[in-house]
Amino acid sequence: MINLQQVHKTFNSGKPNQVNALNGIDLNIAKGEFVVIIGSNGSGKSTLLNMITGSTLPTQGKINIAGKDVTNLPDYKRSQWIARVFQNPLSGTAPDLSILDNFRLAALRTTKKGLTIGVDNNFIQLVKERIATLGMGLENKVHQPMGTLSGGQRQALTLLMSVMDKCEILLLDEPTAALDPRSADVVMKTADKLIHDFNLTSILITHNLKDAFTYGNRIIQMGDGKMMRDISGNEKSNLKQTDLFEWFA
Ligand SMILES: Nc1ncnc2c1ncn2[C@@H]1O[C@H](COP(=O)(O)OP(=O)(O)OP(=O)(O)O)[C@@H](O)[C@H]1O
Repeated sequence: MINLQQVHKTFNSGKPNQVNALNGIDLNIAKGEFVVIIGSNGSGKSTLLNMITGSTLPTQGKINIAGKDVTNLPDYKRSQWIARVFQNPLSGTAPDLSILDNFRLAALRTTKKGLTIGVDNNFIQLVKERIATLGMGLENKVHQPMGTLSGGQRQALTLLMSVMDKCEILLLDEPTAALDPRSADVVMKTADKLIHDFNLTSILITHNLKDAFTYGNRIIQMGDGKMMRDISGNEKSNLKQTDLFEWFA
């Protein structure tokens, strides 16, 4: 589903502040895989996600998504496959619009501008049913502005919104970093359920080693713009949480 071949990314090339953020990444992620990426600050995790979304283009290398060479394709042309949830709960939603209108826009994410979707009773019912699965009671507040909700509530809704339209790849960039532990737990469980229910190909970046241990079927440790570890299958099953802490020792 996602394939990177010898991807390099250099910022400020040839200048004194040159940074080699990615140094020859070879990565193949199969459909339905849930990959967790961990690594120290500045190790290249977000840059790697940016290569996949197209918000930054590589300096060198090749990127394929769903069998198509997207190396030089800008982000808006890749949105047909990809939804991304950021650390900041404010970034994924329109605060002045109601929850319902936010879902309406989300349902049009990959549709050409100018087209609209009616907020008929079937749509409202669908949105309420999806929101009810969160167990937060928000299904009774769909006419409330998104900006009146807490960060955790917004982040959980952002996740649900990402699967309102065609979505094959879900990228989670520290989605719980700004949340209290209880909200973080709800958001991670929601993400995990959506990933399984919709058979999404997913990447989670996290600094939370408990989440890194708990979720996903493959774990990658980044360091200095390279993949230092790539663990899946039985090796992942046999991993202990303490092993992850030792990787950072
Ligand atoms: N737009 C940019 N211009 C210059 N340097 C950049 C840019 N984006 C990232 N970098 C540098 O590239 C390196 C990798 O950054 P990146 O954000 O990918 O790391 P990260 O592993 O996601 O870190 P963190 O855990 O702190 O979010 C860092 O040294 C960073 O300063």
